[in-house]
Amino acid sequence: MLELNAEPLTAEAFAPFGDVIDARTSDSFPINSGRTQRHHDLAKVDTLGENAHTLVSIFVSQPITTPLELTFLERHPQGSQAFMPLHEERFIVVVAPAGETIDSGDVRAFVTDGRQGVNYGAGVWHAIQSVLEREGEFLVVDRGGDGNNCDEHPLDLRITLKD
Ligand SMILES: NC(=O)N[C@@H](O)C(=O)O
Ligand code: NI
Repeated sequence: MLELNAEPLTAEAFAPFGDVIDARTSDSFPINSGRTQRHHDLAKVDTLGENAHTLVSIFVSQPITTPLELTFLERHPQGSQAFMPLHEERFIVVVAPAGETIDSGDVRAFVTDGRQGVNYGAGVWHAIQSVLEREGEFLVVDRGGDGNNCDEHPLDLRITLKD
């Protein structure tokens, strides 16, 4: 069993795995006669393979408790996957670099602060949606199309949250 303590999510620490989506730290410019700030192009959306297209969905997730015990990580080889909380929900993020196998020394665990979303790069191993404290609603942008887009890799993990 691999035990990890979830660390606060930062764009720098998450960079090898994808993008952190956060209006507080992103560049923006005024539009709509200055009434709106556009926080522009915050995540790299990839949709690969036959008949690939972008899906916009809403996930309503039941909360998990910590320590969070996992038995696998998953990946989407044909596309990225972004999760943005709609009501400042905090969630646990567990990732490992893209590749055919997972080296347990490369696994990282993070906790978001409610204002952050994540975009997993295509092929990046990650835990399934794991919202904390209450039922969560997330806008999800990922890939639709032909062929398999979800692989699982067995891995026994225990994720703790030291506040
Ligand atoms: N299966 C699905 O759509 N969701 C997972 O990919 C996940 O990362 O939660
Ligand atoms: Ni996923």
